[in-house]
Amino acid sequence: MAETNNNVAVEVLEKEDLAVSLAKYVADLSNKFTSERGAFTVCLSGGSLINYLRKLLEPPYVDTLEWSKWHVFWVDERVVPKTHEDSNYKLALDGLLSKVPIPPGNVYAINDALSAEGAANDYETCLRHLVKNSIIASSPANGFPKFDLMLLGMGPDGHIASLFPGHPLVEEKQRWVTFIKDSPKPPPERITFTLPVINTSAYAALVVTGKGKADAVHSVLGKSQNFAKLPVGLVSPEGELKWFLDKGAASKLAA
Ligand SMILES: O=C1O[C@H](COP(=O)(O)O)[C@@H](O)[C@H](O)[C@H]1O
Repeated sequence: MAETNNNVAVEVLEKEDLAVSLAKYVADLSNKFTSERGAFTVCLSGGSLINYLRKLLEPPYVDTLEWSKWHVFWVDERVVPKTHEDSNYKLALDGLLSKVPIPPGNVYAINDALSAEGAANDYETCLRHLVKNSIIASSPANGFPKFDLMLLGMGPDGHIASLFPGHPLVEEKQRWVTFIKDSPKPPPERITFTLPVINTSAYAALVVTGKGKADAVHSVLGKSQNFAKLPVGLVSPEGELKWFLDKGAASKLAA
């Protein structure tokens, strides 16, 4: 099932087909941005997303994408060593990045020697430098970095990145990168992009699977009045938003 409305597209697929469709979507955007601007800035989340990117490691994509022009960032990261099982960097390195020829200098991990606050400040400084050098585009409308693609997951509570329902960080309007020391989902210390950065992106994809997420999906796409309470309901990129759902996550939406 596929629907498109006001720059929001929703695709509901079996899990295997979802991985196929997601790989084509990412590959098409990689081709578009590498030919248009000579770089592709893509932001990864942690969690289940990485496994759904696995088809990028297969032909034709693995051999044809311009991996050397990719610049990889994290929408959010746990403040743990890069070798720790909870690290979103390690998850992506093991599942994707170590298997494709992206130059190591184009992979922007957090500085894991710093505190949460220090790591957030350091990451924001890095982004500002890359905007200045035009590696990352910038929005003429608000001056925020305009990433080519944000790849987002969603927790069963409707959190995206490390922006949790009811947490004051959801309201942050000035910072590009901020930190949390009391995340309701472990580990407690994380850094995260703010909503204005997420919403300035050219393209954003929400990759959401499993029945446990059906209520949160319904509260946003089922057009109930509760969506504004969930961070995921506030995702509204300058460009296009596409939801990739499996049948479990879509199970409470009308057929
Ligand atoms: O803690 C996190 O959770 C979300 C959702 O993860 P999932 O495993 O339920 O898909 C993830 O998007 C975020 O990056 C991560 O830090």
